Formats: sequence, structure tokens, C-alpha cells
Amino acid sequence: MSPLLSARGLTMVYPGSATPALDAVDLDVQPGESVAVMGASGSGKTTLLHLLAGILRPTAGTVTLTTPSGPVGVHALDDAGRSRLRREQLGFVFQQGLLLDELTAVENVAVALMLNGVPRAAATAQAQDWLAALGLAGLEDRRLGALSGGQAQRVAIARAQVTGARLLFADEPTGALDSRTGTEVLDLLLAAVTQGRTLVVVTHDADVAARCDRVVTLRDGHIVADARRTQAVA
Ligand SMILES: Nc1ncnc2c1ncn2[C@@H]1O[C@H](COP(=O)(O)OP(=O)(O)OP(=O)(O)O)[C@@H](O)[C@H]1O
Repeated sequence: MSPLLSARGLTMVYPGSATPALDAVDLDVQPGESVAVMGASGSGKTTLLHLLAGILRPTAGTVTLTTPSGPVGVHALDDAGRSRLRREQLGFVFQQGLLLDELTAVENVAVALMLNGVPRAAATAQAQDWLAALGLAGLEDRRLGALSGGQAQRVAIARAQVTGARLLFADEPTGALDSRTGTEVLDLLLAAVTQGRTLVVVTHDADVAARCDRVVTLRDGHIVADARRTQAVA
């Protein structure tokens, strides 16, 4: 099977820094797998995620995403191209950043579709369906700022999937949650994988990593381990 995402020689040297945050990393992500990215603080996890997802452009190396219309060299796209690719092809579950406190739950999800040209009424209907599927029926019209952390992460998971994105990126999705709520949020992310999506998740949490198909470990900008589980744990 050809990879959904393929990085070669991926290198990032931040301006003003003498050492690379990421150093010639090769990584293939297969469709339908869940990949946890682990490593000590400062090892390059978020940098890798941001390069794979076209949030950052690498200093050197390539990132190739297989899309329905063919392979795309993410590294070679300009800012507008990467922004469009993220909007149309990728889903993000970050601790903060994409969701707006002053919008309601349903508006936060619908806006992802509206940015891709879907009319408001259709976008709202689809957003409501996703929120209901993720256990937020009845909370659609509540402002995001008035939701709990776990509820807000459910909104983020709805938003990440409503556009039909096949590849989801999550950065510490359970980091700010108590363990029970964290488990529920992880259950929902892994359910997306069961339904055919692909997940790359940066985490410090060994429990999260233990439930992913594969664990990639970074140290000082290098991949030092890449372990695949042979059997899924229910
Ligand atoms: N915008 C930036 N400018 C300069 N250096 C940066 C920037 N972002 C990250 N770095 C540096 O790059 C290295 C990798 O950082 P990164 O955030 O990718 O690590 P991480 O493994 O995600 O860490 P954490 O677990 O603490 O979030 C670190 O040395 C960090 O200080």
C-alpha cells in the first residue's frame, strides 16, 4: 500500500538556531493507522507535526501527501497553498488555537465547511449531525467558552472530521483533561481511525501511545524508535 503521507530528509532549523529541531527525518504514514509521536520535551515532536501538516515549511526535505487528485508536495506549496490544503484535506485537534470561544459549538464546526464554500444552512446541518454523533446533542448553541475542556475537545474532533479530512493531526489532545475525560476523547479519536481515517498524535501520555498502532519516538530531532503493535487492544 502506498503511504498516505511520506516525509524524506525532513529538516527544520529555526531562524537564529544553530542546531536543527528536526534533522533529516524519514517517515511514512500508512492510510488507516494511528501513529503516536513521543519523546522528551524539546525533542521535536510539535515541529514534526507542524511540518507534516504544512503549518511550517521545512528548511530541507520533502513531505508528500496522497490526495484524491494525486500526490501533493506539501513542502513546496506557498502559504496560501498550504492553508488551502489544511482546510480541505486535513483535520486538527489541538489544545487550543482553532476554536473560537465567542462562537457556539455548532458555529465552530460549521465554519470549517463554510471556509470551503459550503453554504451556511448545509454547513450547520452537517455540524449538528457531527456534534450529536460525538455526544454533544443539546449543547450545539452553547458558546465554546462555556463548555468544559472535554466538551471543547469533542467540538474540535467534530470540526476536524466534518470536512471529510482523511488525515487527522492531534497535539496533546488529552493533555489538559482529567484521565477519564482524556480516555473518552481518545476513544473518539480512535473511533475515527476505525472508521477509516488516519491519525498522527503528539503525546507525552504513555496510555495514549499504548492504544495507537505505532509509536514513533524522537530524541534531539531524530527518530530513535519506531514500534508497531502487532495486535490491537480493545
Ligand atoms: N518557533 C521556534 N523558534 C525557535 N526554536 C523553536 C521554535 N519552536 C521550537 N523550537 C525549538 O525546537 C526544538 C524542538 O521543539 P518542539 O516544540 O518541536 O519540541 P517538542 O518535542 O514538541 O517539545 P514539548 O514536548 O515541550 O512540546 C526545541 O529546542 C525548541 O526550543
